[in-house]
Amino acid sequence: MEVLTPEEMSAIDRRAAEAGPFDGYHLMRNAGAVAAAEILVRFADAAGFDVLCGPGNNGGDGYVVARLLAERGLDVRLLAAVPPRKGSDAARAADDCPLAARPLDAFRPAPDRIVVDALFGAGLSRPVSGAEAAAIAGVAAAGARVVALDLPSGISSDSGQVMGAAFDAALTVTFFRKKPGHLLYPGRARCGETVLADIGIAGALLEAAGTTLWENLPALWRSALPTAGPDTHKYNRGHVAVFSGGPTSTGAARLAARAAARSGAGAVTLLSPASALMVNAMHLTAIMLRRAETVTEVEQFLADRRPAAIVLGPGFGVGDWVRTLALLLLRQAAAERGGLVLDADAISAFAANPGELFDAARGETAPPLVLTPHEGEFARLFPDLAEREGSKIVRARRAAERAGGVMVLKGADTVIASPDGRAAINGNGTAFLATAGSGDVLAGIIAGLLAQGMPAFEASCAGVWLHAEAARLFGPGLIAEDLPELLPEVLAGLID
Ligand SMILES: NC(=O)C1=CN([C@@H]2O[C@H](COP(=O)(O)OP(=O)(O)OC[C@H]3O[C@@H](n4cnc5c(N)ncnc54)[C@H](OP(=O)(O)O)[C@@H]3O)[C@@H](O)[C@H]2O)[C@@H](O)CC1
Ligand SMILES: [K+]
Repeated sequence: MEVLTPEEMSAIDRRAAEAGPFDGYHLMRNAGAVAAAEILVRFADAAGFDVLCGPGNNGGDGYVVARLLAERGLDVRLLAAVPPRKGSDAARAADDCPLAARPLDAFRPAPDRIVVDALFGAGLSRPVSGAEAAAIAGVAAAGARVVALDLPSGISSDSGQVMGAAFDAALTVTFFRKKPGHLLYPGRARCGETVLADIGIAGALLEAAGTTLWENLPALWRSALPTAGPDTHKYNRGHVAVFSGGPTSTGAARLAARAAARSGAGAVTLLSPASALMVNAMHLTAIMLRRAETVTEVEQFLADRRPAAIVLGPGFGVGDWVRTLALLLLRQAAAERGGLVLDADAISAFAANPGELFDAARGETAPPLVLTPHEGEFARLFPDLAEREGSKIVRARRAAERAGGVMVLKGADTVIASPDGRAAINGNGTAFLATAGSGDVLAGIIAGLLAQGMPAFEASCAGVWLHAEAARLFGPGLIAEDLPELLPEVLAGLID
């Protein structure tokens, strides 16, 4: 579940080699051995194997794989543009490999042979060009299947971006823990099936490294999921309030409200302008309805009912009123638990002056804040970060720190970042979620979990995962209305 940056991984590799029992070359042999085993399980019937080795330790892994496949009597061709640096572990691996390397320029890919990509791994430091780029293009043109060692060459281990050109692998075998490039697009799509292999590095080294980045999986937040017990009544299960837009845009708020209820909030109230009360009333049953279109009415509601979590933004409209409301809600003293979820229009409304929002969120008594922008909304609040090259993780972390709230930067590879530096990359996203209203549902799920006492980072991570899992469960034909109804089944699978 932990995800390591290339720097963290190489520091752990170094410490593992110092601590033993395996030195650097032994770890490399372990890496090559597990990769060869994964290859043999899947591709033993291939016509042959073309192993492409680069100058660093990724190439070293390749020499080990080439030797092991050749020892099995398989047809193996070895290709290298540059020999490994003298005295390195990779040079030892090359010495121990009985095959002679041919120059990479001589490589002629064939569709019935497997390409073992050991050109570059974590050490990729600039765009791929020359013979390596030509090899990548040639393999794509020939349609040969690729097994990548550690990471498809050309994918940045740090950001998942393509640097110049990159292989499109059918299988990627990586070692110890995943890196951001395995989970962030486009890298994630280029990895194919990703196998995480144990090469003999002790897990204890990870604890010492103090990881703050994870793949978003239930193990990260399962223990913080709310559970009902004998003392439970509807208000201690948490009360969520959702602000509705005007008469022709009420659906988004109702989707959020329904999702909050289905995620276990004990009570949900829809706050509606007078003009939309009848429209909303016609579509609500268990969810309560209250008029709130002035500051006085909102303050009265907050004083009367003290909702733990609030959703503002879905279908609400951009303007002064949404800004006034957001600032008012951030000035309210935080409840014992819960928080404020700002989505959609409540984010865009601060485009002209994001600092106003961030200052309010930093108020001493402000409730925990969760922002759920997609890339377009993110660019409105953080134009400098959006334009920046670099990983989605770095951008989400900087934004969370600046905003003083949890950032849920949505997309196929949603990143959740906390102002304290913790971050998670979602692993179960699905294209089925690309449907109108799906974001409104997510805001509601997060609010429902906040209201039940889950801390903001955990509630956001859980919300993102549950939302995607519900979509996977439904599959083709999904519309946003289906998502809340599938939450009980997804939650039942997680709560004992
Ligand atoms: N350490 C361990 O214990 C273990 C490590 N393991 C393995 O090691 C891998 C990391 O190894 P690594 O650090 O040597 O980096 P690697 O990816 O081989 O590339 C560096 C070389 O490529 C060069 N280069 C970079 N970009 C280039 C470009 N565009 N075009 C051309 N050249 C370029 C770069 O040149 P330089 O930047 O120095 O000029 C340097 O020579 C890791 O992914 C895993 O597979 C496993 O064996 C398990 C144990
Ligand atoms: K590689």
